[in-house]
This record gives sequence, C-alpha cells and structure tokens, in this order.
Amino acid sequence: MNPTPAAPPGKNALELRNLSFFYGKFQGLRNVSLDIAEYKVTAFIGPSGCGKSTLLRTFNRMYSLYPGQRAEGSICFYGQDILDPRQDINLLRARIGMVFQKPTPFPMSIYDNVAFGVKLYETLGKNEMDERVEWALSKAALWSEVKDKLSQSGLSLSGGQQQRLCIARCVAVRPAVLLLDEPTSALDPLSTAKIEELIDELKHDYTIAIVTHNMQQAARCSDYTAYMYLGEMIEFGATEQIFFKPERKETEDYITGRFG
Ligand SMILES: Nc1ncnc2c1ncn2[C@@H]1O[C@H](COP(=O)(O)OP(=O)(O)OP(=O)(O)O)[C@@H](O)[C@H]1O
Repeated sequence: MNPTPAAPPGKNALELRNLSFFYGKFQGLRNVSLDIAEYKVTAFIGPSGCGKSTLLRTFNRMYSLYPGQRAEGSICFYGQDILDPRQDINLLRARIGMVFQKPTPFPMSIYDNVAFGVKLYETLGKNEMDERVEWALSKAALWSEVKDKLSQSGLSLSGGQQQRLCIARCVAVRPAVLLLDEPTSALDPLSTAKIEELIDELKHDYTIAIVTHNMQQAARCSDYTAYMYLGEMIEFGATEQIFFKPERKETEDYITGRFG
C-alpha cells in the first residue's frame, strides 16, 4: 500500500516525509508522509494498534524518553527538522504540547497546575503569572468554574474539568501545536461535548492533531482525517471526503463498519 501524501492548501505547521518508527526491531510506522495544516484540526483514525498514538508521539519526540525507540525520515516543524538529534527537546515540548487520554493533573493546586509549565520556560512576576493562569483557564473554558477555588487541589475536580485543566496547563506555555491523544475516551458524553466545543474554539489559535477511536468525533471536530492501518497511512484528505467519498476501499470498509 502506498501512502497518500496530500497537501492541504495554506501553510503547514508540520510536514512528515517517509516517517518510519521502530520499537526495537518492531516497526510501528511505515513511510508515513503527510502535512498538518496550520490552524486546522487533523484527526487520526484506524483500528487498535495501527500506530495512531505512535505517530502522535513522534511530533514532540515523546519517544526520546525510551531507549530502543527511534524514528527515521523527517518531520519539519515550520521548516525545522524536529528529528535532528541537536533539537532542544524541552523547547520542542513547549511549542508542541500534549494532552493524554487519562486526565493527569499534578497533585497540587489548580493555580499551580497551570503555572507549573510556565515556570519551566519563563520568569514571570506575580501579576503576570496571575494573568497567564486566568488567560489559560479561560482558553480551556474552565475559568468560570474554578475562579473561586484556585488554591484547591487539581485532583478535586471532575474528570471533564481535570481534562480541561490539562488543556489549560498545555496552553499556558503558549504552544503552536496541541496534540490530543484520545482526550475524551475517559469522559462522560457531556464532558466530551464540552471538550469538542473547546477544540472548535482552540483551532482559531492553535494547530491541533487528535487521535480518536470515536469516528463521530473525528467527523464532527476535524478538518482533515488520516486513516491508518498496520503502521501505514492508507488515506488522508479533507474529513468530508474521507467520510463521504473515500478513495480507498480499506477506508470505506472501516468507516462503514465493514472492517474485519
Ligand atoms: N512500547 C512499545 N513497545 C513495543 N511495541 C509497542 C509499544 N507501544 C506500542 N507498540 C506497538 O506499536 C503498534 C502501534 O501501537 P499504537 O499504540 O501506536 O496504536 P494505536 O493505533 O494508537 O492503538 P490504540 O487505538 O489501541 O490506542 C502496536 O502494534 C503496538 O503493539
């Protein structure tokens, strides 16, 4: 199967070319090429184990934490190859933030959860930090719910609020790209709807890549969709095209539930 590189019109935040990934001897990604358009939502769908999370984790070199895992090919982030061994990983993670499947607030106050990342990269005075925390919590549509209890533990919030707190923590360091790895799979339908609304708001300011098992979610939230299978990019295009007029039979079978 050949990958289907497709360049959405406009500027790209990330450009992947012939990206392969290895967990030791096991190859998790095979020659993936695609462009991630700036200020759009790109969704990654496909059956369990097809490499969606593996792909997302290459975008901020998350795998570098683990010996034996390596990527080949190139990922250009506004013209800079992030796979270059000289890449400053901390700086990269400030520019490309990640939110995980399970909400992961730190065992500290709501305020400190948001301020934590900022302190790693910037030295702000108290007023500036207060402003940044309020700004980030507002961006994550959480400010009105927590403004009177900023000193309470982040762990005291509901699951949906905790996930929005994690988004606020990510946004607070002012990244260019947000990576969302199944951000609603641990949430109830109401919290899921809130996060989906939030994604729609956030794409005005951020480029978003989302992994989801939920096809309705991909159809609702994304501008572009990539269908993956066994580590390969089978088809990539505008979400409407992928869902209503897929070019590949494999994509159609998956979308219509005939897969397997
Ligand atoms: N740490 C690891 N070591 C070895 N193999 C791994 C590791 N993590 C993932 N894999 C393998 O890489 C492949 C892709 O896994 P990945 O988690 O990216 O898939 P996925 O599409 O995100 O799956 P899911 O939808 O179930 O989360 C799978 O075959 C998986 O078993």
